[in-house]
Amino acid sequence: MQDILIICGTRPEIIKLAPVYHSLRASGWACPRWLHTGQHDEMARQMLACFDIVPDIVLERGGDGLGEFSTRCRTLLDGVMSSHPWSLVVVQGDTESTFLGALSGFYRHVPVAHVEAGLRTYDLERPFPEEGLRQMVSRIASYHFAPTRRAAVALRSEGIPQDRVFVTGNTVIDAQHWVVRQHHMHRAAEGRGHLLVTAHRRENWGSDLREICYAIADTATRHPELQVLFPVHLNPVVKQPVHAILGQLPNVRLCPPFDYLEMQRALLDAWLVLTDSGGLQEEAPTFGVPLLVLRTETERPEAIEAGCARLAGTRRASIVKQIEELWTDSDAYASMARAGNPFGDGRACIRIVDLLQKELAHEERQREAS
Ligand SMILES: CC(=O)N[C@@H]1[C@@H](OP(=O)(O)OP(=O)(O)OC[C@H]2O[C@@H](n3ccc(=O)[nH]c3=O)[C@H](O)[C@@H]2O)O[C@H](CO)[C@@H](O)[C@@H]1O
Repeated sequence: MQDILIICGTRPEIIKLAPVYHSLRASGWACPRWLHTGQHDEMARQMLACFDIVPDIVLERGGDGLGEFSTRCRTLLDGVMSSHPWSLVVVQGDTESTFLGALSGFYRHVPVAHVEAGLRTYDLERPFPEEGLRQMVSRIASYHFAPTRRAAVALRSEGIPQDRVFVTGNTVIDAQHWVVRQHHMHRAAEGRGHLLVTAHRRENWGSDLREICYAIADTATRHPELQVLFPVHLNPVVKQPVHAILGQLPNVRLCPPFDYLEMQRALLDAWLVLTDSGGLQEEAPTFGVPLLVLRTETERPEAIEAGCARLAGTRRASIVKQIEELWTDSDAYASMARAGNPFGDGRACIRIVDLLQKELAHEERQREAS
C-alpha cells in the first residue's frame, strides 16, 4: 500500500480533491490520508461534511493573519512529513496551503503531485498571491495534472519534462457529477431562472466590488421580476459593502455561503451566473448556464474561447450592458448555453489515480533496482 498525504485547507481545494480522495480509497493500492491545514474554518467544515470526509490530521491554526497561519502551518507540516514514510503528497491549485504542502514534501524528498497544474496569467499581481504560488509549486512538483491542453502547454513551455505533465480534465467536474448522481438533481426552475452572483476575490476588494454591487442593483431595479441570488463570502471586506449596497432591494436575496449541494442546485436553476470565482467558471458550463466573469483577465480562457463565458470586467456600466445583451438577445444567450464544457468530462480522477499507480510503481522498481 502506498501512503498518500492529501494536504488542503480551503473550500475550493476540498471540493476538487474530494473525488481524488474517494477514488484513491477505492483503488485498493493506496492508503490516502486527509490533512486539513485549517486555512478555512467554517466553509471548510461545510465542504468536508458534504463530501463525507473526516480528516485524519487537522492542524491548529497559528493565528488570524495569513503570515501567522503560514509560519505555524509550515512548522506543523514538517512534523507530519517527518513522522511517517509518505510515498506521495497531493496538493491542488494555488492557495497558501497548496504551496506549504508542496514545500513540506519537497524538503523531505517526498514526491509532490499537483492537481490543476498549469493555470497561468503570467501577471504576478493578478491574481495575487495565487499566480506566484502556483508557479512556485510547478517548480518543485514531480507530477503535474493539467486540467486542459492549454495548461499542459504552459507547463511544457516552462521546461517541465513532457513525461511529467498529464492532461486529465478538471476534478471539479467529477465533484459535480458525483453530487448530481448522489442527489438525483435536475433543473426545477420554471421560466428563465435567477441571476446567481458570487464575488470575493482579493483583486476586486474595494472600489471594484462596489462597482459590481451597483451593477447588480441597477439590473435588479430595471427587472423587478428577476430574482437575484447572492451567497456572500464570510470575509467582512466582502460582506460589508455587499450588504450596504444590495441589502434593501426586494428581489435580491443575500445569504450565507451555500454548501456544495445548495450551490449546484442554485447553478442548475440559474439563468445567468455573474462571478469572479475560478470554480464557478468551470462548473456553470456543465449545466449550460452562461457566465459573465467579473474580472479583467482569467487563467481559464478556455471558457471564453469555447463561448460559454464572457469577460465582463468590473465596471458598473460594462457589466449592466452585458447582462442586458443576454436578456434581450436570445440567439446570443442560446449560443453561450449550447457551448459545452471545455474543462472536463467527469473522469479526471480515474485518470489521476491510474497515472499515480503506474508512476509510483515505476519509482518503486527503480529504487529496488538501484
Ligand atoms: C486564482 C484562482 O482563481 N484560484 C481559484 C481559487 O478558487 P475559487 O475562486 O474557485 O474559489 P471559490 O469561489 O471560493 O470556490 C469555488 C467553489 O466553491 C463552490 N461554492 C462557492 C460559493 C458557495 O457559497 N458555495 C460553494 O459551494 C463553487 O461551486 C465552486 O466549486 O482557489 C482554488 C484553490 O487553489 C483554485 O483551484 C482556483 O484556481
